Amino acid sequence: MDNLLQLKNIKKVYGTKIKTEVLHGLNISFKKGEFVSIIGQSGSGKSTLLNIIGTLDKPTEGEILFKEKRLNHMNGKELSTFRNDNVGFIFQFHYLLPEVNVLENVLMPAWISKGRTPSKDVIKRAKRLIEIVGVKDRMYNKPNELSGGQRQRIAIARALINNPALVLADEPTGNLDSDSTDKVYELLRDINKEFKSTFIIVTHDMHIAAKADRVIEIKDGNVIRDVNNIGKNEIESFKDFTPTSCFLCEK
Ligand SMILES: Nc1ncnc2c1ncn2[C@@H]1O[C@H](COP(=O)(O)OP(=O)(O)OP(=O)(O)O)[C@@H](O)[C@H]1O
Repeated sequence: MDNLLQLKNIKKVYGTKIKTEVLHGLNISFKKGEFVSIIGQSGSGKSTLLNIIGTLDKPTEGEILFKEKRLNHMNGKELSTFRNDNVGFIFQFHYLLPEVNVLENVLMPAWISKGRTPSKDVIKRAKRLIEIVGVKDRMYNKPNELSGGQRQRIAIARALINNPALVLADEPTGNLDSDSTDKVYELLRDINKEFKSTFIIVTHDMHIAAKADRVIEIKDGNVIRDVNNIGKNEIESFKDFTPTSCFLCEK
C-alpha cells in the first residue's frame, strides 16, 4: 500500500507565556486504505494529533505530507478547500443541522465545496450512503426524529459524501450504547473496505481499537507502540485500556 499521509517530526506547543509541549516530534506514516486506531490515556495528545492531521490545527514544528504534497504552507482558504475535498470528519457529537432533513444534512459538505445545489449524481450518492448506513426510511426526517445511533450514522454518511481519501473520527461512538457502538464500528469497517478511504480513529476503548488493522498508542505526546493486526497476546498487554467485556481477551 502507498503512503497517503506522512507526519514528520510533529511537535505541538500550547501557550505563549507558559509553554507546554504536548506532542514531542512524532513521525508516523499512514497508508492508503489503512484502518488505524489511536489509543492513549486522557490528556496524552490524541485529539491534538487528530486535529493536526485534519489541518484543523497547525503543528508548532514539523511537516505534514498528503499524497507527497506539503500542507504546512497552505493558507486558510487553501486548507479549507483541502479539507472539504479530502477529509471526512466524524466527532463524538454529530453536529447535524436541526433545521434540515437527513438527506440535506448529508449533502451539506458537497453543497459547501461546490457552492451550488448538488448535481443529480451527488444526490444519488447521498441517498446510497444513507442506505448503506441503514437509515433509508428516515431520509426526509429531521435529526431530532432519529435515535442517537441513527444520528451518528447520518454523520458518517455526511463525512463520506465528498468521497474523502481520509476519514478522521474522534471518539465517534462515545455517546452510544455498546450495541450501537459495535454496529457503528462494523459499518465503518465495511465502508473502509468498500471505498478504500484511510480511517484514523481516536478512542480509549481497546475493545474498539482492536478491530483496526493497526493500533498506535500515544503516551505523554510520544508514540510508544505501533502494532499491526493485533492479536490476543498484544491485546492483553494494553491492559490500561481493556474493558472487562473485551471480546478478544475472552477467547
Ligand atoms: N487549546 C489548548 N491549550 C492548552 N493546552 C491544551 C489545549 N488543548 C489541549 N491541551 C492540552 O494538551 C494535552 C493533550 O490534550 P488532548 O486533548 O490532545 O488529549 P487527549 O489524549 O485527546 O485526551 P482525551 O482522551 O481526554 O480527549 C492535555 O494536557 C491538554 O490539557
